Amino acid sequence: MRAIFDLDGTLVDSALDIHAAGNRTLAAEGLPLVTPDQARSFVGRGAKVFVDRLERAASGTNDPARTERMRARFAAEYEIAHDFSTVYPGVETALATLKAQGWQLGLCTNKPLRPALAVLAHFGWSEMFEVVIAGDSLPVTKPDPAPLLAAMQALDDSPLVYVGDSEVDARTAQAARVPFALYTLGYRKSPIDQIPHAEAFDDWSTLPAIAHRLAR
Ligand SMILES: O=C(O)COP(=O)(O)O
Ligand SMILES: [Mg+2]
Repeated sequence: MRAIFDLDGTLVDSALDIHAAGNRTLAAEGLPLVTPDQARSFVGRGAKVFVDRLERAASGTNDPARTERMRARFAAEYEIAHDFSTVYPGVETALATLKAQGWQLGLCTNKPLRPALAVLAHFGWSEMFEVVIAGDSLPVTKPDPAPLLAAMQALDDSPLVYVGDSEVDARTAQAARVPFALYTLGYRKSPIDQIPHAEAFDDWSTLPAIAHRLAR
């Protein structure tokens, strides 16, 4: 059995670190800072889109030379930003339970690979996932199904479920024809009933049973 997970807003609440890295990037350009809620609403389509949205919110526009500088700056800040990130309650037990039951675990995130691996190392999870497909692993990102399909193909062929927190994850799973479990306490922007999902959950202790029900 295969369970593939999104990272930000699903396993780890990283919005405050993304916010801090974003504001350090804005400050370096002398731009006004954004609130944590604004920063959280920019997460989901990867670092490039995050910086585009950040710059537009702070300055009203994207200036190509400045955007390039901000992307480079944000990438450096992002990789070392762990101080405020927390694992959602029950995640570690749920992952350990699935692993003990013989599930293969994978990660499919729009976060770029370097910060994604840095977060995994920070939480002692470097060996947790048999495959990590990140936002810059392929030329396309979620909601294109290719990253999820690549994660699936790196694992043995067996029943599968994808677990994520966002509209982007739901569309990715639909496009890849994979059953989707929606974690409702992450960074979604729409009401739960407007996000296509096979099951929704707000308590990670329920995830192993959900994964068993959904995997196909
Ligand atoms: O970094 C992002 O924009 C989103 O990351 P996620 O795909 O792990 O939610
Ligand atoms: Mg997410």
